[in-house]
Amino acid sequence: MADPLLTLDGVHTHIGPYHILQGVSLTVPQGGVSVLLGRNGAGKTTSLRTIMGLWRASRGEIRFDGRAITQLDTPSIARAGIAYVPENMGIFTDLTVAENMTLAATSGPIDARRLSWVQDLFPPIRTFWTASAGTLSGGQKQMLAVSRAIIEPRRLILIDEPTKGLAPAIIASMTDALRQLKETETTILLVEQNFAMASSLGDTVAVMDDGRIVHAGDMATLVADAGLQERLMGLSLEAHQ
Ligand SMILES: Nc1ncnc2c1ncn2[C@@H]1O[C@H](COP(=O)(O)OP(=O)(O)OP(=O)(O)O)[C@@H](O)[C@H]1O
Repeated sequence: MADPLLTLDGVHTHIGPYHILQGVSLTVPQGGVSVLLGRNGAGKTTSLRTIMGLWRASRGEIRFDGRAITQLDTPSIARAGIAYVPENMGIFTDLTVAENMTLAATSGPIDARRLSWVQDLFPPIRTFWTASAGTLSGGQKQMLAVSRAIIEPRRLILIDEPTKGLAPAIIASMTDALRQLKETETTILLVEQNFAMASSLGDTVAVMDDGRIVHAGDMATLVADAGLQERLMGLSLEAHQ
């Protein structure tokens, strides 16, 4: 089996006086979608931010593509090949869609073929190219956020709750786009509260509670095992139904 793309080994994160991650160990295989589930406040966003170096791990090790990244700063982690779509999307609402995309291509001018592929995945990025990003709908803003993250090839993309607050039809097109992205060279680590969406995309799943991983395995196993879902339900899944 190929080496994992990303591993967290006993990672602790403190935010000020608060001990948030309490020994997170997580493995993200190469390729496909790994889903991180857990109730509000379980530590999912803190895990993504710690991977990106936005919070510093106080203990433990994070390895990406065979090397320790625990001590790297955020720009170096991004350059190593990890993109991050935060829950607030991180787009510039007073700039145009085109300007948002141009700024996201940090290694040079946008590659025209790659842009065309991204616009095929997310048609509003083509339709509203010259519009101000602030005028986009919530779903279109989310598509712009993901488009910015993938405008240059990345080994791994971390996406925090891309369907939050979106209408079912928009969730369906986001799911479809992520399914197509999954077929490429990009591995996805997805934080998602929508269990239907998460289970339709996910290959592996980890469930967090109280700053720890309380379950990890294949998504198919969790989907097929009502008893396992039941046991995890009380902990973490009640918010996902
Ligand atoms: N800046 C901060 N200062 C203090 N505590 C924080 C901060 N950010 C997060 N926390 C706390 O850390 C814990 C984990 O938060 P985190 O955002 O990682 O959870 P989550 O699983 O992503 O949940 P949600 O779905 O609500 O975003 C929560 O108890 C939260 O209150």
